[in-house]
Amino acid sequence: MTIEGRRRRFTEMRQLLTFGVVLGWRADRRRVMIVLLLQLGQALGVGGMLLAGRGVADGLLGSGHGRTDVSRAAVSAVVVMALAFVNSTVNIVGLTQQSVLRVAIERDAVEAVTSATARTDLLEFERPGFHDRVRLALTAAQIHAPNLPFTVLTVTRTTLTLATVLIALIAMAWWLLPLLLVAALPSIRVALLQQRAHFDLQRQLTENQRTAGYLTQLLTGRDEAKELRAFGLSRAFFDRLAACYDRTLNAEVAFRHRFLWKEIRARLAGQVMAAAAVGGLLVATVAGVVDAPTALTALGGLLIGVQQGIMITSVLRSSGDSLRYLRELRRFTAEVSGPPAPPVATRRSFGVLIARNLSFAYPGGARTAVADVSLDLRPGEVVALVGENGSGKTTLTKLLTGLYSPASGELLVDGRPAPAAELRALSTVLFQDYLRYKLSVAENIALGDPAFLGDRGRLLEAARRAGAARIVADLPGGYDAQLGAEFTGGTDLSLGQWQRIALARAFFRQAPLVVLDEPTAAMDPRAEADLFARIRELFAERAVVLISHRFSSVRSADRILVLRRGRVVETGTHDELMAADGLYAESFRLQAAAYLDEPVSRPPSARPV
Ligand SMILES: Nc1ncnc2c1ncn2[C@@H]1O[C@H](COP(=O)(O)OP(=O)(O)OP(=O)(O)O)[C@@H](O)[C@H]1O
Repeated sequence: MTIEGRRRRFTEMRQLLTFGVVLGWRADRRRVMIVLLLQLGQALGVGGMLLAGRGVADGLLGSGHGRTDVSRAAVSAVVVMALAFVNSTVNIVGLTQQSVLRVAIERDAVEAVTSATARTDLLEFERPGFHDRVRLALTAAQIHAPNLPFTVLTVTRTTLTLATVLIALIAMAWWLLPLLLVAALPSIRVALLQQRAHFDLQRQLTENQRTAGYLTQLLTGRDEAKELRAFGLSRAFFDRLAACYDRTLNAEVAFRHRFLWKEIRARLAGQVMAAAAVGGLLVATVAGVVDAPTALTALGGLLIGVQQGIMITSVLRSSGDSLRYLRELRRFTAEVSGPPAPPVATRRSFGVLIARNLSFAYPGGARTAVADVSLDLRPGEVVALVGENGSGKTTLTKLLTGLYSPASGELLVDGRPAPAAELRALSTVLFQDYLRYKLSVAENIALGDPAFLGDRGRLLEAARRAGAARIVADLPGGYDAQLGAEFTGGTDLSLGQWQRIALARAFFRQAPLVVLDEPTAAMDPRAEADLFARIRELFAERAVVLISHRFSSVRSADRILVLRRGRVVETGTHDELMAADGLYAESFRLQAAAYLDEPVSRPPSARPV
């Protein structure tokens, strides 16, 4: 590595260490100070014990004058024992403080990751690389960040201890010093090499680890359990999970073996040097250069020195990993601090929303999901999107509501280009795959607009409009009922009931642009007919974009857009499209015939919508 490269690495190392310590400092500075002082006290304690130990040896063996001094030995022994007790007490207090600090740091670091994730553009979630980065950052936040300040403190304490031991040794036999340093070098070198290689290995295994996490969720989750049993899939996923762990295990074994011999060789070299130091000490004692008490104390110091050296190398080995994880955490959370941005207040109205020539492709998508689509929406209108699976209906609504930004084309609200945040503030969405929050019924509805979470009147009105009030009335606890059987006292709903709750959530958000993506897919025919019969009354003064595969429900729309492979291929009212006798008319007749049990003549080229 070049000098420049080394300098850069050193600078980064320094920055990361600072970052780690700052994490602790921000989480609880008082506790950091306490822990730091305790570590310092421990280091000084070891030095003190060594010096008092020398007093014991002096007293027993009689240095200089050759006479035994039992009282000196006894007093020194009491000092050694007292210091040992104080040190172990300080150690326990330090560990207690560290445990609390760890949780505080984890909380801050995880908050930083979740905040950064919450601010990330939705499209990023479609990229596998993003999920790898989230995983690395989360591991860093949950494991490495809480540990780093202690790694730094342990290295500080060990270094301080080593320094006090070395000072004591210099006072007794200075020439041991170079031998000790040379003994430590090979192990430190191997430790540094190993930590870098281990992080690279972890990075290679990230996707595998993510798969293992996903499979574990499949095998243990409540929602997944029924399908796994119905299809008899448990064994298949169990085997896949085992294969994931095998891959990790094999990689870990290969890695550890690769470094095992290097480490043994380094330790051997260190031992040879330590043995040389001990030999030198013995020779010096026999030659009368060093007296016996000094030699004994130096030997004790040597042992402590070796022990601290081993501790430093093992800390270094693991801390390198931590530093690299921390680098991921720092990059991921860069420039983000504090909680996720508050939502932009919902806008109450708009005059016209014009979409011009919108196009969009998913990262890694085989083709353009939305191609050159134009439409305009006004309050009071119902516009329906129909088309075969994968024709781009949902994606188009995500562009209209500012969840994705179009690759080309523009969105104008009342003549002005509308940024994504403004479009989101204008709209309320009932997704096809809406979330079922394992929270109370009231929260499930009121989360439609968190600014009005406690607004009971709005809650009741939204539930009534969505036809959810009757469902809630039957629940023990009513609006306070906890949903999700995994939680204590939790209850569950049928799919159709969940859909009404999700619809109530869409109502709760009183936004002027309403997107309903298959809003009645799970509802019974009466509920469905009721919703569509009253859709104009329910969403009066709002623009409704309705996606449905059921033609009976879209026929009353003001305009129907037929999509195919991302493009609008037909537009008009139901009557106009039937008169045009194109794809819409063909699909409508096909569906109607199925209800009436009549055969339908279908040209070979026609495909149902
Ligand atoms: N996350 C994604 N990543 C890559 N491609 C995607 C993603 N989501 C959808 N697509 C692709 O984009 C195209 C449009 O999908 P979209 O979900 O908008 O269709 P749709 O008309 O709503 O379908 P459906 O009627 O089945 O709900 C499809 O070809 C689909 O495969």
